[in-house]
Amino acid sequence: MSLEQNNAYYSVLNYLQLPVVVLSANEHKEVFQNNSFQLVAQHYLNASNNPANRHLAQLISSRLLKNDVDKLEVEINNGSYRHIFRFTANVVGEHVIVEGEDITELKRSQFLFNRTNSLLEDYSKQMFELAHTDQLTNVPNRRALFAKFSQLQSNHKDFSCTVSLIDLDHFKRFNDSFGHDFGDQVLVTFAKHVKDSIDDTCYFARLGGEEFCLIQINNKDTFCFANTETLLQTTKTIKLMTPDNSNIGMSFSAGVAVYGKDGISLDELLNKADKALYIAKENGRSRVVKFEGA
Ligand SMILES: Nc1nc2c(ncn2[C@@H]2O[C@H](COP(=O)(O)OP(=O)(O)OP(=O)(O)O)[C@@H](O)[C@H]2O)c(=O)[nH]1
Repeated sequence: MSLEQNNAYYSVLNYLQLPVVVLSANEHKEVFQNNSFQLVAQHYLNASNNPANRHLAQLISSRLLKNDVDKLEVEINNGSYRHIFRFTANVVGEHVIVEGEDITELKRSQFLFNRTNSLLEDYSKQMFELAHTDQLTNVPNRRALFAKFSQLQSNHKDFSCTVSLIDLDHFKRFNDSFGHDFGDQVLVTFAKHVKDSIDDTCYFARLGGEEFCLIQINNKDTFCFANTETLLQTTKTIKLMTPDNSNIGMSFSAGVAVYGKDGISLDELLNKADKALYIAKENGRSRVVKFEGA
């Protein structure tokens, strides 16, 4: 191919705005002596950074390697790397026409984009956790309980459960006698006790204040009721050290409603459990009562 033809080819590539560099044997001796594709790439980068070299078209050695790569990583003088995309070096007549796209900045942007994306994902997971966790006791909150219930209901064809609404007895007295921090400690101790006592057929959440809910999934009503009673007995064995160094115990009252018999929505079940809880309180607290009404 003549120089004229090469220049025409080169102009077309320039017109298409493809980064094209023509390397000369005289100015880039080491490239041709070493026959190195990597060196071609480096010179391509140096030349494309320097517009004065762009139109360089001189005689070259036909010993130069002819090669094509989709992606190439090239180390430049300062030890950093640049990424070149669709890199080709073709011997055309007396010239080597080198083409490629320096996509280093694009790569950087992609990296930053991916990093930002994964940070945003982490952040939204954290936000989700925060929105579904009770900050004092670290157990699921009311929102999480409702979400879990509807998830269980829609995912399991034969779903059944009992709902125990649990209310700590005379909780206000802990606050009034020993301060709000001690009241907090009572709530944390109780929540931990329940978490340590249940297995993965149960879901336990704090509804707010001194009110908690225990859902027991796909077990017989009598078994679940007995479990809640056992939980009451073990709760009564907890001894808390008060700020004035005395021991104090705690208990709870609970109302229990059964899925299907007493309702199928969580609102309905909590409502029925609350009615049973009221009876438990009326009858002296520290007891578990099943909803028996219509
Ligand atoms: N320390 C502390 N107290 C809370 C928290 N949330 C609610 N309380 C307090 O809990 C107390 C609940 O009082 P009551 O509704 O009268 O309940 P109770 O004293 O347990 O009475 P009964 O349920 O009838 O046995 C109120 O004084 C609230 O201020 C909390 O996160 N930490």
